[in-house]
Amino acid sequence: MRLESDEDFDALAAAFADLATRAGAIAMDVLAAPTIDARAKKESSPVCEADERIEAFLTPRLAELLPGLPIVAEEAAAAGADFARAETFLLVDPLDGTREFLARSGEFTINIGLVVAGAPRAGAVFAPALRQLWFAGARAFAAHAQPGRPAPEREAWSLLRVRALPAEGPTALVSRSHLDAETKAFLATHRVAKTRDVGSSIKFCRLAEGAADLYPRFGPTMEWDTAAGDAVLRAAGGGVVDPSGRPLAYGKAEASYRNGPFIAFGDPAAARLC
Ligand SMILES: Nc1ncnc2c1ncn2[C@@H]1O[C@H](COP(=O)(O)O)[C@@H](OP(=O)(O)O)[C@H]1O
Ligand SMILES: [Mg+2]
Repeated sequence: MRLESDEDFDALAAAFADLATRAGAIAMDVLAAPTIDARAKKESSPVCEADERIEAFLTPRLAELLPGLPIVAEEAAAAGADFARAETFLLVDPLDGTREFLARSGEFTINIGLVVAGAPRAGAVFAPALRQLWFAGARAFAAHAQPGRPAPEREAWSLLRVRALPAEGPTALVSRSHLDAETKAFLATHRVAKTRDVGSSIKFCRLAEGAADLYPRFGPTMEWDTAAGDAVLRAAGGGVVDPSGRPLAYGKAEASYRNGPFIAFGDPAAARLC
C-alpha cells in the first residue's frame, strides 16, 4: 500500500476501520458469555480471552495489508516480544479499557494506529458495544458500525471537527478506572467547567467530535493505548502534548513504549489554559 498522499492515508485509515469493525465480533462474542475469565498482567492491568483473540485476528491481517512493517501490539509486548525498530510501524491495542470490558460498561475499544517519524498519521478506534467507529488519515471521520460486519461505505461517514472552547470553560474527560492524584490536582487548579468519566481511548474520540475540550492524563498509558485516538484527534484539529507543550512522541522503544503525562485538547485555545 502506497503512503504518500492524503488520500493514501485516508484509505489506510478506512482499511484499519474495516479490520477493527470485523474484530469487534470477537469482543461481543466473549461479552455474551455469562462469565469472562481474566487474569492480572504485570502492573495490575487485566487481560482476558478477548484481548488475545482480537490481537490474533488483527496481526496477520495487518501484516498482509502492510507487508514488512513492524507491529507493536499489547499482548505480544506482554509476552516479551522484541520489536524491530523502524521509522514507520503499527501500534495495536486489541482491547483498550479491559477493566471497562470486564465491568461490561461498553466503554472499551479496538485500536490500530500507524506511526511515521514519531507521529501518529492514521488510526481507527472501534467501540463494539457502542457500535461507534472513529478513524482518520489526513481527515477524521466517524460512522455507526456493526461488530463483525465490514465498515460502512463513505456515504455513511461524517467528518469530525473539534469544537471551539466554550465561554463557560472546558469540559474535561478523565479515566473511569484510573483517576490519579495528579489528574485530580490538575482539575482542581484549572478552570474546568465540567468533568466526565469515560473509559478507554473513547476520550480522544469525544474530543475529536466536539463533545468535550480537554483530557489530562498523568497516570500511566502505553503508546498502543493512545496512537489511534491521537491520530483521530490531530486530524480533527486537536492535539496531544506533553507538559512542555511538545506533541506526544511515539516509538519510545527504550521506555518499552510507555507514555509520560499528556494533555489532549480539542481547540488549541483549551491547551493554552494548561
Ligand atoms: N497502573 C497502570 N499500569 C499500566 N497501565 C495502566 C495503568 N493504569 C491504566 N493503564 C492504562 O490505561 C488503559 C485504560 O485506559 P483508561 O483508564 O483511560 O480507561 C489501560 O489499557 P488496557 O485496558 O488496554 O490495558 C492501560 O494501558
Ligand atoms: Mg490499552
